[in-house]
Amino acid sequence: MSPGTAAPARGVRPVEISGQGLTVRVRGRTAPILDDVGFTAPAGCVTGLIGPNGSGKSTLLHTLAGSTSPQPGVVRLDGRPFGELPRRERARTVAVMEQNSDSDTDLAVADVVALGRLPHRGRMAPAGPQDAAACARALDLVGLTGTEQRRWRTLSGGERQRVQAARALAQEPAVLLLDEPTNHLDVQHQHELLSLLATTGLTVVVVLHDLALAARYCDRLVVLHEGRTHAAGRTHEVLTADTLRTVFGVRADVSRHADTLRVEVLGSVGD
Ligand SMILES: Nc1ncnc2c1ncn2[C@@H]1O[C@H](COP(=O)(O)OP(=O)(O)OP(=O)(O)O)[C@@H](O)[C@H]1O
Repeated sequence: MSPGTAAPARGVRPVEISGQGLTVRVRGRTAPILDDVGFTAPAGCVTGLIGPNGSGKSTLLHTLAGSTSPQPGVVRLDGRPFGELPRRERARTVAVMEQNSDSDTDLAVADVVALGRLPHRGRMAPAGPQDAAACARALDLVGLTGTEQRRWRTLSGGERQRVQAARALAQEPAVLLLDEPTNHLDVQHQHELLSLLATTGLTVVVVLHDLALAARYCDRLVVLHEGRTHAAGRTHEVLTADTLRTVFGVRADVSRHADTLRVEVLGSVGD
């Protein structure tokens, strides 16, 4: 993967994405999955969503993406209610990278990445030079130039994840939403992907389980606990030993060295 910087594509302006009073319920479950969650991801920042299993991170990401409707609650993009924006504008502006799917598609890498360009083209319009350039740039950013003809089903889990990242980047969105984008990546590619995200200049919202990665690459964090916001703010303010004990049930040392926040988990509270 290229360690180079990835300035936003020309004409792309990062925008704030926020939510107020986000509540999501499902049938058969008494407690809401999200309960009156407030959320702000400032323009151009990397905002990490952390929390234990089942705390509502993926549900919040889907709600921000518009694929889950909060009731009540409103998601705003650059201050405007998301639901009021034209469909095409929403599709162009927000890109989502889901948790890795084990889809058995036989598409080539180039075809998967090209899916990211669909919101920019007319329904039947062929891909133009701008589309080709955006796809080539995205593949270069994730270090997969030269793999265009490889078949999806022949790729490793980590390669699929990087292709999905390329698809999202090829879209040239203003907001990038990612659900555990590092879970199949080896340690080098984890750092390279997050470092890349941190240099895009886009508004990035990323679900992470690895607290050390969250500490290293996120400007801000939102901590979810049982469907509510436990804490939100700048990473060093939010990621404290107290939060880790209360929310994750672990004992941890959190220390700051120059600009770097280090998290060392010592064991569970019960140990
Ligand atoms: N459609 C659904 N029907 C019933 N329960 C659901 C549904 N979707 C999510 N849940 C429940 O809501 C809770 C939050 O789920 P969500 O996937 O948002 O959590 P998460 O924080 O992303 O979890 P993880 O870290 O395990 O991926 C979980 O208890 C989950 O089982």
